[in-house]
Order: sequence, then C-alpha cells, then structure tokens
Amino acid sequence: MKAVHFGAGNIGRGFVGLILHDAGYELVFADVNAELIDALAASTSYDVHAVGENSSSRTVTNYRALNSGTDEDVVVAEIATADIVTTAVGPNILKFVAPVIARALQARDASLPPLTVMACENAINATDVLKGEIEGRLGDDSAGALGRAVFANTAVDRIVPNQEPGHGLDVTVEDFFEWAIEETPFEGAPPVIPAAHFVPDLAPYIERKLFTVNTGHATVAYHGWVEGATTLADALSVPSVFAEVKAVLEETKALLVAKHEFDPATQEAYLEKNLVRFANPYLTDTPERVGRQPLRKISRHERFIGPAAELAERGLPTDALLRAVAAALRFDAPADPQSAELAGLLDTLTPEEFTVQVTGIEPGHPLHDRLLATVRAAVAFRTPEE
Ligand SMILES: NC(=O)c1ccc[n+]([C@@H]2O[C@H](COP(=O)([O-])OP(=O)(O)OC[C@H]3O[C@@H](n4cnc5c(N)ncnc54)[C@H](O)[C@@H]3O)[C@@H](O)[C@H]2O)c1
Ligand SMILES: O=P(O)(O)OC[C@@H](O)[C@@H](O)[C@H](O)[C@H](O)CO
Repeated sequence: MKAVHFGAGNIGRGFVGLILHDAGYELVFADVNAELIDALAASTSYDVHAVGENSSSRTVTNYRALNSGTDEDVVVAEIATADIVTTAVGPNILKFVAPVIARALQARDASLPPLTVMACENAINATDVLKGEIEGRLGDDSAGALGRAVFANTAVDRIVPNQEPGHGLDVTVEDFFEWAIEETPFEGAPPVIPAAHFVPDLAPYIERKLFTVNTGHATVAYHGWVEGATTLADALSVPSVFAEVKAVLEETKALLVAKHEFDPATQEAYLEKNLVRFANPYLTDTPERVGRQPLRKISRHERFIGPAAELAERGLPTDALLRAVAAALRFDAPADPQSAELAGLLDTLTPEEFTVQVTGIEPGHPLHDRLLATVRAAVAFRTPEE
C-alpha cells in the first residue's frame, strides 16, 4: 500500500504521516520546502514524541520525499499508482496541489482501484474544496478522471506546535489525537487506517472540532496576544483570557447542542478537556502560530463568524465570539503576512466594506450590526483622536 502526502510540516509528519505509516503504507512526502525535503530524503527515520499525561514515542520509517515544486512529473507518477493521497498544506494552498492530483488522475490506469483523496485541513469540507479545484483543472476530461478517485472529507485533531529550531525532523506533538473520516464515499470499502474513525455524517464531527478546539484555541491566541502572552499556557493563565475562552466555548456549545443534538453534559466535558489541552504543560505553543492568518480565521465559514452567524440566526448570544473577533482585529504578529494585510484593510476599507468583504456578513443578517460595531471599534482603536 502506498500513500502520497502533500505537506511534510507539523501535522504532516506528526500526525498524518505517522498514522499512515502505522497503518502499513509506504509513504511519499511531497513538499515545496527544499531544505525539509532534502533532509527527509537523506534520512531513513524520524521520531514522533507525544507528550502529555500519556507520553510515548514512535518512529516513522519506510518513506521517501519529493519536491513537488521542482519534481512535479515524479510526484504525478507516484500518485498515479498510489492508494491514498492526503494533504496538510493549509486550506489556501489546496489550489496549488490540485493540478498535480488532476494530472495523476488523468495518468492513472483505469483498472486500478480508485485513489482515496483526503484533505486534512482545518476547514469545513476541505476535500470538497480540493475536488472542486481538481475538477476545474480537468475541464472537459473531468468525468473519466474523477471516476478514478474517491473523495472523502475528514476532521483531524492533534495539536502540533512549530518545532524548536534545530529539532531536525523529529516532531513533538500532544498525546491526544482524533481522525474522523466520512465513510459513505467508500461504499462499504474504506481504506485501511485502523486509527481513524469512519463516520456516516462528518458535519457534527468537523463542526464540533472547528467550533470548539479551533474557536477556543484562536480565542486564547488573540486575547493572549493583546495581553502580551508569549505562550498559549501563559495566555490561558491570565484570568480574563480564561474567562473569555470559557465564555466563547459556552456560546459554541449552545449552537452545537441545538444544531447537532449533542448531549449538553458530553459537550461540556469535551470543552473542558480542550481547556486542559490548550494549557498542556509539556508542549510549548504560541499565539503567533495559533493566531496565524487572521483573515482566514475571521472569514465567513470559519471558527468565529461561522458559529456566530448561526447563533445570531437562532437568536442566541454571540457576545464572547464578537469580543474574540475584536481581539483578532488587533492581531499584528510581524512574521504573519495576513496580519499586515488585515491592518491595511482596516485602514483602507470603510467598516461597512470590511464587514462584508472580509467576514461575508451582509447588511440585514442578524449578526451584521453588532459585527459592524466591532469593526468600527477596531478602526477607532487604530486611529485614536488627536
Ligand atoms: N499543527 C496543528 O496542530 C494542526 C492540527 C490539525 C490540522 N492542522 C492543519 O494542517 C494544515 C497544515 O498545518 P501545519 O501546522 O502542519 O503547517 P506547517 O506550516 O507546519 O506545514 C505545512 C507544510 O505545507 C508545505 N507546503 C506549502 N505549500 C505547498 C505546496 N504547494 N505543495 C506542497 N507542500 C506545500 C509547507 O512547506 C509546509 O511544510 C493546516 O490546514 C492546518 O490547519 C494543523
Ligand atoms: O491550523 P490553523 O491555523 O487553522 O489553527 C491553528 C491551531 O488552532 C490548529 O493548528 C490546532 O493546533 C489544531 O487544529 C488542533 O487539532
């Protein structure tokens, strides 16, 4: 069995690669980071150290590494004969890997079993997005080539911070992990991945994950950033930040319970568990990483505006989510290009334009006026009166 994985970064090596290796796949990592790919290609193993209450280490072997930027033809040939292709490159990068997968599907022998395609990104239905990009590249040839693949949406959960400089290829991750994969596309023959959890309907899983783990995580990062915290654990130790995160998670809990009929006590236990995960004393994570790409994070179907819009439509409270958005609008990490872009948009667009263009919330939506007030306050904060 062979799996090609795009994105040999934190989650690629520390989660997807590890799980596919443990499932018995020969791995081919594809990445555009030449230094990383050269290091992987020159090695025969790396270790994944899971830290927390149940620490353990695993060694990943039986992999190869290819530069998908410079060796696209070789990557295409590998995918054409693979069983699985996965991505963990970031939702905005899917459009760049899609052409490579499209070419591989055109080259794939129709007698082979279909290629399983799964985007392991933090986004609702990321695989559908990838499929749409592939379809766009295939054009008139799409029906035949798409028929050589099975596309399944997934929800992946494991906190993998940026690794310390000089850490090499080894990855330190939290001990918890969860991988939920929708099972219906496989028509009764899912791929062999014993550690994954195949579910009939992914929506409750991905929304519970994105609107609890990622909404809470980003809330710690943005309020923590405003407080000057340099680690997630430090941020969460600030009482006001902890109170904001708890309040945000109570709001998203109300949505998840109402929409997916989760048991309130079970959801409360889930959010409490996440508060513990965010403060994992064995793992050093930063507001810069967790808050990265603030424009993505405040977009229409993401971790703040997604649940806030649905809560507002149901007449339920969104105050803490809007305070988290207010904190996100103050995120100005120097190494994050979207921080500068965010500041530029706040300075050049009117608050009305910013609200519609960046968050996708139109006038007339029940969230609109309070969100607009949040944006106006952020603009006023940036331009104090003389
Ligand atoms: N780190 C986590 O805790 C975590 C957990 C769950 C999901 N995720 C999701 O996984 C994805 C990756 O996150 P990460 O933390 O591993 O980021 P990362 O930056 O560590 O890794 C991303 C990798 O993708 C590579 N890449 C960029 N463009 C590429 C291209 N065109 N082709 C091939 N490779 C390319 C980069 O060089 C990098 O090695 C994101 O969608 C993220 O939301 C991350
Ligand atoms: O990867 P992002 O930028 O969507 O979100 C940052 C973190 O919240 C995220 O990477 C978490 O660590 C991860 O989603 C945990 O499963």
